[in-house]
Amino acid sequence: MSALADFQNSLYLQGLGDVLPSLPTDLTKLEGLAEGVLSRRAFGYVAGAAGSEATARANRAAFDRWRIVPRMLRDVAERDLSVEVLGTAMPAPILLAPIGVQSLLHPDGERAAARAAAAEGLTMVLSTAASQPMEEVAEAGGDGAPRWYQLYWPKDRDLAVSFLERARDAGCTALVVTLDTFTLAWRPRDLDAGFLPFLRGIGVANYFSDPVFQKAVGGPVTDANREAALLHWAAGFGDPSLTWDDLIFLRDHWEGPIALKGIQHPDDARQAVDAGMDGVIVSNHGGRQVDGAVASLDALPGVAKAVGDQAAVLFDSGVRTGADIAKALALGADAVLVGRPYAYGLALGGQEGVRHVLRCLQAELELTLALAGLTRPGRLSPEILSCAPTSR
Ligand SMILES: Cc1cc2nc3c(=O)[nH]c(=O)nc-3n(C[C@H](O)[C@H](O)[C@H](O)COP(=O)(O)O)c2cc1C
Ligand SMILES: CC(C)CC(=O)C(=O)O
Repeated sequence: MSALADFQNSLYLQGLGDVLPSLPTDLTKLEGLAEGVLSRRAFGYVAGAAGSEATARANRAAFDRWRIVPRMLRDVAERDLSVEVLGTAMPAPILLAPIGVQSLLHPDGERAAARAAAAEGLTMVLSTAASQPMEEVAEAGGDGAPRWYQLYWPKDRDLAVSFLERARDAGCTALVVTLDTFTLAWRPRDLDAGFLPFLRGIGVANYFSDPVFQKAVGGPVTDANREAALLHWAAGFGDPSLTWDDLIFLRDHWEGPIALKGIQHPDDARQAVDAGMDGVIVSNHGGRQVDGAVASLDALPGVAKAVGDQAAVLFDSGVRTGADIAKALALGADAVLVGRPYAYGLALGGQEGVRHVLRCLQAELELTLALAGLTRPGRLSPEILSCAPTSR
């Protein structure tokens, strides 16, 4: 692989050792391989989406409708993928999306993903629904590793404050607030299998380890009060009564930058800016919440236009390749979050599996930019894209 990497002249493969020879470098193949190593229920939970899964398919189809139009003779000898987003320096515009319940995929869970992210210097967004407490995930990543915290805003405000304080103490520098999932959507794969990881106690570690949560359930969670603790968790997981006016609460309890995740409408993006938010994440949760919702990539240009340079614009849902990342950046994203691909990498190879995914994405993005005539992510604009003919 090293000779090949030299030939490809990718800064991200050279000197970094081989990508995992046991895993494909075409990351679209990971899902099929992960299906082979996960239980039917676990795979269904991760790969599945809401309803007929039309939005999950639309997320991918939207990428396919755009084609890159490479430009020649543009001196691309010096390349640099680095960006700064919400005060965090990143070697490439790629973050690990918040994904809960990672012990469902691999016994090392979130800790393995944190180590892989740290090894690449990429930012991991720690999920409230993680299967390991945030302090342990942060410790696995190490002191200097960039990390953000994703909040599922619970009904209990004291619990929310406790999460935010713990996240700050664990070294998270920015806050991502997920707005699209105050409750789980209609997800037929899970409904038909009668399965949710949380019912098995996976995904509640941050709650069960929290002093405010423990106080509410009458003490530390043991076998004796476990059932009651799970019911308490489910009843207070999300707050459907939240409105834009509630955002002030976040500002009062979080000093760093805040980004709202799940924004799809330009007017919501404008409201986020008006409310003093530092960023928006254009996302439909990987098609897992509103079946029939607009493809995330189709929502991106409108949101990016509405936000202008008043806030950071991040993007997720459907990113599978370096070329996908280039398209999202061209359509207005400052950086992308990758979800299922690294979850599948974790299932297939633990920490090294995640690192493989991150390394392939960086290398492919860098090569795509260079071969399209660009040296930096910031140079990407819609002019580099054309709409694919409909009869492909
Ligand atoms: C198994 C799984 C668990 C997830 N858990 C969370 C979570 O805890 N918090 C959150 O904000 N988003 C969560 N998401 C959504 C991701 O952050 C992201 O929006 C989505 O995966 C992007 O789509 P992609 O998987 O197509 O890349 C989860 C997604 C999956 C597949
Ligand atoms: C609802 C969460 C607890 C997990 C999640 O975000 C997801 O399954 O998509």
